[in-house]
Amino acid sequence: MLHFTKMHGLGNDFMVIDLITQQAKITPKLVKQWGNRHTGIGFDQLLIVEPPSRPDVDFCYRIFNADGSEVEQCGNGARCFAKFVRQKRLTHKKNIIVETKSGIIELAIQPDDQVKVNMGRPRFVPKEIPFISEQQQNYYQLLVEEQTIELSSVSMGNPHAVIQVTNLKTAPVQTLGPKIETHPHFPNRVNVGFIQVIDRYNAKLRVWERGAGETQACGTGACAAAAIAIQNGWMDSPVNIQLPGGKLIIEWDNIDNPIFMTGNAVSVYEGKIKL
Ligand SMILES: N[C@H](CCC[C@H](N)C(=O)O)C(=O)O
Repeated sequence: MLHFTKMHGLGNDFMVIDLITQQAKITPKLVKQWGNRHTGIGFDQLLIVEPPSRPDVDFCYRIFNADGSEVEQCGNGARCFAKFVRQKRLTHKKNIIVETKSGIIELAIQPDDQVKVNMGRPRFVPKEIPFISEQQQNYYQLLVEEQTIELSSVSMGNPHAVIQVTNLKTAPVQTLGPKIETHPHFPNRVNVGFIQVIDRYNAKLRVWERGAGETQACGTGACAAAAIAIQNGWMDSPVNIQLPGGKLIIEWDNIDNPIFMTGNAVSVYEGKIKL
């Protein structure tokens, strides 16, 4: 039997597995099977805790979307990761250094029990996203089935496209989201954020996630939207991002600095499943 914990960050939900004290071979097929909300456990992403591969980090952190794809980064998952490794007594540290497919992130448990994550620096260079474009621009015009969509794009380790809308309630998240997710100009597919700027410090956001569909919240999506909003002059740091599942605070006070994301993380139940 494999033990796991069901967790969420603002309704973005996860199956979290400790592969330090347990052994299992997690395949994309198993991830899809467990991710099914009717016949499996059901989650947006599966998070794996592994031993560090280098002396200067505490853990290795792997992320799989519900469609079985392994990805580079997950912001809401990072906050749950921090809570999980402490609850499981895998560390007593309050500042935890974690290695992901896209590099090192730092997780800090705050006095109010929220988690503040150093998400690293946003990357706007098209080939680092990756996004196929002649040159780096603040705004790109993308032809999507005879429609020209204006969007911005950035990597938080994983790829993001961000579209500014005037009314989030009527934004075409469910129709346009999947078309942009699989657009050929995003060779690794892409997460698609729809942002409604309220004022210089507040915005609302919905995200169609690569490999998971629209989620209640997306941590890297909030960082991506805030980075683009600041870069494009729409907003100033610190940015309050209100997602359907709750609020994240994103700080990016200088373009040479990393982005910090602060929010909560909740354990829902413990479970075990036959391997
Ligand atoms: N769907 C994302 C991974 C999960 C990101 C999201 N859940 C977050 O909190 O950052 C991707 O394919 O890059």
